[in-house]
Amino acid sequence: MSYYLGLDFGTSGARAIVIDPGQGILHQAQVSHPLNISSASCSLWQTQLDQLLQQIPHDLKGNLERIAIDGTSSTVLICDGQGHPLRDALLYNNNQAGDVLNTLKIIAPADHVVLAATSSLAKLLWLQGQPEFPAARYFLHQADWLGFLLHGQLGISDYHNALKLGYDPAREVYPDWFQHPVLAPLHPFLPKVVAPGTVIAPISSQAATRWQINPTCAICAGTTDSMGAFLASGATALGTAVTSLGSTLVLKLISPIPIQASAYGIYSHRCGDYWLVGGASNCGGAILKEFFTDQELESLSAAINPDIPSELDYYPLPQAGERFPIHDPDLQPRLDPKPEHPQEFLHGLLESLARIEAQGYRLLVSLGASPLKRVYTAGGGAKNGAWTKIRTRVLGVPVQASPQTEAAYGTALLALRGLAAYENLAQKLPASPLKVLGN
Ligand SMILES: Nc1ncnc2c1ncn2[C@@H]1O[C@H](COP(=O)(O)OP(=O)(O)O)[C@@H](O)[C@H]1O
Ligand SMILES: O=C(CO)[C@H](O)[C@H](O)COP(=O)(O)O
Repeated sequence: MSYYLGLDFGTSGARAIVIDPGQGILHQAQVSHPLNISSASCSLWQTQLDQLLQQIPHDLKGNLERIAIDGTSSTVLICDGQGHPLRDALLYNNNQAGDVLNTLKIIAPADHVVLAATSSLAKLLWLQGQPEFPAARYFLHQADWLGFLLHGQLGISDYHNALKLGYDPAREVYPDWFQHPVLAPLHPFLPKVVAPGTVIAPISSQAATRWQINPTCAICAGTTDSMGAFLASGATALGTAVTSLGSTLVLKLISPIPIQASAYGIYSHRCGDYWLVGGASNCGGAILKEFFTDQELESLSAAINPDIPSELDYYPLPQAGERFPIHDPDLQPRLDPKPEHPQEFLHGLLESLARIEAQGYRLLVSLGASPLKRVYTAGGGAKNGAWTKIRTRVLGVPVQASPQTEAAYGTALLALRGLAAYENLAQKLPASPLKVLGN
């Protein structure tokens, strides 16, 4: 029997899921980020990869056919010619690159996804000015680098991770505006991009020996964590959406056309012949974790009456700065007034997050995405029944947990069948470049 491994490197930890050809789960494991180590540390990811691979039973590892990895979107690093990182990675929400935005605005089309301080392209431009850059040979996303640890190839990415680097997934090229003289020196650092799930190379002999993995196991191009969560849902119908309630709140709505509106942090991922229109809010489970333990979340949520709307109106950011549906790097958290009773406070937070989610979907639809018909939920918040009921009331459409809520499962499916479930559909990709909306 052949088996397929999906590895998910999310915001709060890493997970592994092994499936069989019938998509049944045979093994799953997870490791959390230790609180005292930065989650931007490549050596932390390497240790977690090691821990996850060590934990897979030998009979499964010996028969792995393919492996795929997802990482947080726009988490990037520079490394030397041997793949050694030259500094800590820049995490998905790092907006240090804000200073290069004015330059990028002159180069990239209005409303392009790269026009955010957190985009991979902004980060690459910013890194170019850092003291470590002269030693850099490759610019990689988290998933690309973790893949390298298994197959030994540098300079390869997938069109999900490369979207915020500016790659055009419709035409499968870097767009013409990359010829601008400011970007020309960066060309040697741009990864070659393939479709997620494409086989890149067999596992290296060192990696196969070290972890006792089948030496002919193929390592595939990966994806982003929230695309992994989308793939896990199995959703394929237009108007179906997947909300990832992890540390952040990520919306993806299946649509026939791509939409970009950087003024609101909206972008579109290609998924075979579909487009997933959406955005990622910095609000989400991270703020819940600041105030409540997982046990408190469960017990207090169970006591909430989800049919009664909370009047509390928060914008629960963990720190200043929002990406979507409001794009404002300086937006401040709003967490007042804080009621005395924790259950009431949690109700207000869940209700406010549901309102932000609804605002997000309304915005996507108003800009031309498919009308919202149904929402699947992935991530740690998917198991919260009270929140699901609140969200159903606020969103006005059926909301349910995805059949599989783990991004690692979606990434294992990617290893099993690539994007085949999303290809050769009735609606074909528009031949033209991405639709760009004016302000
Ligand atoms: N019962 C619950 N209700 C709501 N949120 C929860 C619950 N349990 C865990 N969470 C949230 O889920 C988040 C973790 O989800 P996960 O999908 O593992 O995150 P990530 O992929 O971002 O690492 C935490 O931030 C936590 O607050
Ligand atoms: O917030 C995130 C971190 O977990 C998401 O990874 C992310 O920003 C969503 O991006 P994408 O749609 O490109 O996967």
